Amino acid sequence: MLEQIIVSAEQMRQIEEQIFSAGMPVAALMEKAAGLCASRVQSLYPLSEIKKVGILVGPGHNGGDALVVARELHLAGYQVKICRPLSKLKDLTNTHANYAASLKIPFFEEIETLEDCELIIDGLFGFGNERSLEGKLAAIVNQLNSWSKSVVSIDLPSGIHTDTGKVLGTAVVASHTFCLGLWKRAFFQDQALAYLGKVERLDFGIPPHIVWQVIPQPAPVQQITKTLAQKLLPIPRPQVTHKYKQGHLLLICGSHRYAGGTLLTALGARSSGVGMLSIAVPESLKPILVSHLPDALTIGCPETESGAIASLPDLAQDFSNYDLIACGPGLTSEAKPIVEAVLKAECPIVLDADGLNILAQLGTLSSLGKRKATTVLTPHLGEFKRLFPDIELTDGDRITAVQTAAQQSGAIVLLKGARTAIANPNGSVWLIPESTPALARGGSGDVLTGLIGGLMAQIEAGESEFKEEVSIVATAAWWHAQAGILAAKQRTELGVDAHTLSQYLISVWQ
Ligand SMILES: NC(=O)C1=CN([C@@H]2O[C@H](COP(=O)(O)OP(=O)(O)OC[C@H]3O[C@@H](n4cnc5c(N)ncnc54)[C@H](O)[C@@H]3O)[C@@H](O)[C@H]2O)[C@@H](O)CC1
Ligand SMILES: [K+]
Repeated sequence: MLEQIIVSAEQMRQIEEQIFSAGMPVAALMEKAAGLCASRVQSLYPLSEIKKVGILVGPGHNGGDALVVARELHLAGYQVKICRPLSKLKDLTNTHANYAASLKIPFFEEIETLEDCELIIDGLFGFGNERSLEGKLAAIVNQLNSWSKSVVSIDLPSGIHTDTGKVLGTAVVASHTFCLGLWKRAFFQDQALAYLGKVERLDFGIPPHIVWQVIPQPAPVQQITKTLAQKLLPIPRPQVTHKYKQGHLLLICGSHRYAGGTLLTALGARSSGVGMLSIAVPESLKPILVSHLPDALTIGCPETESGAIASLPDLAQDFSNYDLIACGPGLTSEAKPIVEAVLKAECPIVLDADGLNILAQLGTLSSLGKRKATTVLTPHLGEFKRLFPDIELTDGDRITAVQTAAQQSGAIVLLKGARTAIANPNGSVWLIPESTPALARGGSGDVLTGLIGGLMAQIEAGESEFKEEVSIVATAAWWHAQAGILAAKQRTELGVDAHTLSQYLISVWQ
């Protein structure tokens, strides 16, 4: 359960305080956390493979952790050297420094003395770092990065802001980062990813009741884990059912100019397992849709001169037939009346691509909260900025930005990125913990729109207890990312075109 939760520096500080005030000695907690770091370092970099380890020690408890690691590695037989650029240390850190010195572990002020080390442990700053690294400290970090050695950062790469993931002046580029206790927000911020390396959480046994004294339950910021995704997917089907009971999704997308995106959206929807898929497209696209998706009901719509959807025929106009409408990919800006009509539907809707651009032009964003059913918006960063021009990504903080967007609009907002973030109007946020740059490719967003639509339609129609819409959207995004990861593993990152991606969605569950 604690694996899912993501905290801010302030929340972590308060949780730590509660543990201490309940009687846990500070030094004992440090010993537990840093002891785990030392064992992980020894399994990742066994003495049979490396001998010389340099330890970078800062003034606070992150430095204290690093000194515990220094001591343990020294006792295990590694040749350990310590670089301690600042003389003033917190008391506990100072006590550990004195003991390390008594063991004859050498201390230096200059980073250059660590140049012959095969591995560096970065314990300069952890979640207490808010100021920019300057002067001597910045020079040390830059020198360290220039060596391109293996670096293990304790808690966070020094110089990365715990909440926003922003680089404070400069930051350590780690090969591994051990997040201590609970996941911190920085691990899910795109701008920090290049610094984190491989990440893992070292669980030093935080009692859950203490966590719930500090943060509300359910936690406002969480990640989708595999265990969580498996609670929903693959959606079980009752023995006796029929297609409409398994969800009826209406896709409205496409234009003469953007025929491919329509197909990809439809393929994404089909992979969701939705019971019935209806697709409204410009009349001239109908043959190609029918040839690729014979299982779907394709509805040809009257076209504008340039081949956009001009109006919806009766079959697509009676929205009460559908559990959900997904609308937008490839529409072009000409399809304004179509999006206006969809916004009036009484069922949940998903808007993407031109659906979002038209919504931005209509200026009706603030009325989404008044719709009878849920609205899901799935912008990438460019679309997000057009939709929410007043929301600044202060310090590059995508998590807060998407949270604000959902609260302002009354819609579920999914902000695409390396770490896609999904926010609910009530302020709760879900994050997708892993993805692949292979998904940065034309059409992969269309597949996602179809998948979200298909999944939500099934849940709307079915009797599942798992009905919290924001987590269904997030689970779809998790599934999409996993398909990308799997496809990239088997076909390289270059081999994950959007059509291939749609074919891999089912493989995630095989
Ligand atoms: N989360 C937990 O419950 C635990 C935390 N521990 C460690 O404690 C760390 C937090 O320790 P602290 O709160 O002491 O914070 P840090 O060790 O991150 O450093 C903060 C200290 O550095 C100074 N400082 C911050 N930024 C600076 C800058 N740019 N230039 C110069 N000085 C700067 C601050 O004034 C403060 O004294 C965690 O990251 C973790 O490594 C563990 O020891 C035990 C368990
Ligand atoms: K660190």
